[in-house]
Amino acid sequence: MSAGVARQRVEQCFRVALVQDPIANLQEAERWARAIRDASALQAPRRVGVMYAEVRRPCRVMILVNPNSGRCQTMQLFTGHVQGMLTEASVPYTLVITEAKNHARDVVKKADLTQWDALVIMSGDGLLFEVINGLMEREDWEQAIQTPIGILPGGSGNALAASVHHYSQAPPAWNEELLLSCGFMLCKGLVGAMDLVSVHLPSRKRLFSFLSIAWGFVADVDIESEKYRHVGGIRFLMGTLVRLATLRVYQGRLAFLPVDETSNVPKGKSNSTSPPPSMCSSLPCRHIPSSPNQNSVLRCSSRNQNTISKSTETQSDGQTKVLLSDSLLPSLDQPVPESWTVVKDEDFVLVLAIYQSHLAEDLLAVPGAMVDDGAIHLFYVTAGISRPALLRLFLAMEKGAHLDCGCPYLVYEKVKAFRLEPLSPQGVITVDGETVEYGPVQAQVHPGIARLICG
Ligand SMILES: Nc1ncnc2c1ncn2[C@@H]1O[C@H](COP(=O)(O)OP(=O)(O)OP(=O)(O)O)[C@@H](O)[C@H]1O
Repeated sequence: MSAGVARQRVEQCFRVALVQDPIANLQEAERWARAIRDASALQAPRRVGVMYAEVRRPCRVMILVNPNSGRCQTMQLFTGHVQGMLTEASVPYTLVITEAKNHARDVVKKADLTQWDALVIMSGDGLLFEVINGLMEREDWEQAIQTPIGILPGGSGNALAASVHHYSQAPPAWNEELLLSCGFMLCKGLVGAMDLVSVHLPSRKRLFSFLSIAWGFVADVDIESEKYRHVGGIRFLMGTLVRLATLRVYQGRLAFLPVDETSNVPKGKSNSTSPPPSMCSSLPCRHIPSSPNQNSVLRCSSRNQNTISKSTETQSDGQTKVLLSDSLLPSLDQPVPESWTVVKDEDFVLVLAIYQSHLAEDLLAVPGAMVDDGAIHLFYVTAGISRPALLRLFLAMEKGAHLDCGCPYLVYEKVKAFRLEPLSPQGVITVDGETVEYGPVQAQVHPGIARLICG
């Protein structure tokens, strides 16, 4: 049986197993993991500058686990659900249990990445944020960020894990089912391109983000509900209800550079009726014949074939450093370019920039988003919305139907870059769910510069 056919059968079994009871699920997981091992004979050598659709097998995986994420059950989830799969699929791994904030960042900054075929994060989205920024802080960031990254949900939000599952077109899954789905993708080892967004903070510091930037209601709920983390994903609903009772309005300015769309969804309209995209179908893959003794190799490149724009900076020691250039962004103290759309000074309830489909396991913010669509999906809600209408929006978001509510206070734009200048003296801004300095921020998308293990 060919690897492709075996995988198709195995995936079918897995999909059936997903809707059955958990015990059957685990037995299925073991069965397909064995089948993957038997079917996966790909031993393709890595070639610089070529994006493969498959992690080399057998591959060496570093799995970073935050034992304190979510309900503090990450280690039990790993040993109960993931360990057996990896063993069955003959995926060698090294477990790194993080001890404190920034531990993972330091590990990946210092790691010899030639020793690893993939970095996998078993935690919430916060640990992945650290890993991505650790990679981008390295001298060799351009190669480092090409290391395939995997996600296994262990937190309370798990937005990226839910998004990756959504891109695979599988029926929605939560909790252990979502973990099994992500474990399955890890065993398969398919890799696609992933956009990152560079974020400029008031102090001129720059961060890299894979998920979202939020201000107002969403950021407040995210941070305030952290104290309910032990209840899992439902913390967001609890936080939403609490924050609704004390709804705040924030003054600010917003400006953005719209995506130049010729055939895409019209502005302000939902694309929730279109089927969720397959991440790998979004990649122009083709079989490349290799040497007679090797299996063919799937080569992929990002749909967004942007070349990375770079600049150099002379450091205090006289050394020149090559940096990723944010060519769309003026300095934060300069006005935005005339080509940008400026929203006149407004009273906002929330501003949310998101670049994955899910904001949390059960919040489908952008049903049609793709991991490498080269777009920031910018939402804002202006003042005047009633509390029940805002609650309705978030309840509709569970099914990705919020843009179909016809709410006149909700605006959606697909953009390449934006700037947010809060005028209210106090508030919270989050990047990938982590609080950052409060003040003017701006961001630009970098299409397909990272790589993600996907379905
Ligand atoms: N051993 C540890 N103890 C405490 N904090 C840790 C530890 N390891 C990592 N961290 C930090 O915990 C923070 C939160 O982690 P993470 O976001 O992964 O989980 P979470 O907040 O429970 O999940 P979610 O973001 O989905 O709600 C991260 O910023 C990370 O740096």
